[in-house]
Amino acid sequence: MTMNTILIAAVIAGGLALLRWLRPAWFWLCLGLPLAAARVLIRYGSVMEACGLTVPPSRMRLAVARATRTEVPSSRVPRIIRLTPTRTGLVLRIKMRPGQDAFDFIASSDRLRHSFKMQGVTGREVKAGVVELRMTGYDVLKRVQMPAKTETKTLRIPVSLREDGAIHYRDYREVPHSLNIGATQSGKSVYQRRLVSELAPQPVALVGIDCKNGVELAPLARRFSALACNPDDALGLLDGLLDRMEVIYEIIRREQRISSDVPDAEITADIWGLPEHLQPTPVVLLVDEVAELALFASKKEEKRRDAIVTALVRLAQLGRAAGIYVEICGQRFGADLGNGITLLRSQLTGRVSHRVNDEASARMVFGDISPDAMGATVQIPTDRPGTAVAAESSGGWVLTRTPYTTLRQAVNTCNRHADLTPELPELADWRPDLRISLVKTAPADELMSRAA
Ligand SMILES: Nc1ncnc2c1ncn2[C@@H]1O[C@H](COP(=O)(O)OP(=O)(O)OP(=O)(O)O)[C@@H](O)[C@H]1O
Repeated sequence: MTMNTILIAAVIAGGLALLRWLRPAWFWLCLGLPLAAARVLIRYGSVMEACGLTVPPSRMRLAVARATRTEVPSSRVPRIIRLTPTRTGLVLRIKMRPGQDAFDFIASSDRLRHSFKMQGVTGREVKAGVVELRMTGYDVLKRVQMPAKTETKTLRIPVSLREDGAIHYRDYREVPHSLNIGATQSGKSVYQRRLVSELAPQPVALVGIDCKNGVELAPLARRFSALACNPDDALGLLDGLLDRMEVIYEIIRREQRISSDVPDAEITADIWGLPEHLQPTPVVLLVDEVAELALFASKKEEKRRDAIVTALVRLAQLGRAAGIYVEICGQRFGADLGNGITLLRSQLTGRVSHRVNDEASARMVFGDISPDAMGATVQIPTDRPGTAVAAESSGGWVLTRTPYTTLRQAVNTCNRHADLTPELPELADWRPDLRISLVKTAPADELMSRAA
């Protein structure tokens, strides 16, 4: 080999390594995909056999072999129905042999991952007798890039990327209320920013309660119909939302006009069945740092706290039909926050948990759903903020990561869509004040010494 050849080979290898590091998605599409597809197809039979995913030959074939004195037939390998390449990996559909179960494949996913040299393998049953293995070719959660094409519609937004490369949607009509918890610096606020940025272009009213004095939501105020930055305002705002809910129930009741000769299809029990001109704007209520609403230091504050928790429980129980959806965010959300919290939690079907530091916190989100999910939540590494375990509507759970959205990007999105902000008359008193304070802020230490 000449020196030139060695040099060219070294440059190509270096270039590929750089491409793999900088643009893993491009590297996958250019080189990884054809190699991986060939590897899966060539090794398929032997891998299935090595992973114990074959079944013995049928009695008929054994009998024929005995009768004809031919060689004993080998074990039967499940048949490949389809191998589909995707932006992030491969999807393998397999027709299972009699006696096999999707669980056999799901339990072998780690062995399959190693055998096919893929980053991750997850399995699910598609229909009776058919299992789908989704394989990722590289670590898609390392640098999250959402696909350009998404199936977004009103109140169904792409919020994060799943570890199998698919999009995780937050669908408010399917799962009306949700809980999002995580330790400090785990990525809750970025997740919330993403929700706001995706909802901003839609015909939806955003209402916020941010007891961190509004530091997270106030910059996004131009797209918010109402905002409360302390527990007193929060109570007033929640009462306003309850009033709105009552009015909407009245409208639905009036429109039902039930009599024995009205066909079923014309009777509605929520806002989505109302004629378009009567349909109220759906409201998404975002509550940041919920524990601040549940804590109290005096008798007066305890009364306020009870009223707030009761209002939240009522909204979570009855809000869906009136088009009011609740998204609660906090570091912990358990019985230690007092009466009514577990009742409220039981109404929050959607569960997302960013990294938490102890199993007790993980149990507050997934204790009643899946012990595996609890373990996965505690194991999220600290150098991967934004990674979360999310419950699926089908009952399982999945590891996801939100694309990083800066506060500046979220503010720009909200400002761009400020004209879509609906006026909610019941919440007029909590409409954010958009006037900019031009008073020069004194240094923090000076302010504190003045206060002392
Ligand atoms: N999806 C993400 N991708 C990359 N980095 C992220 C992501 N989400 C969060 N981070 C990083 O983690 C930091 C903390 O995120 P964030 O403020 O959302 O955490 P938090 O859980 O709200 O913390 P706290 O409870 O203390 O407010 C961010 O400043 C950002 O640098």
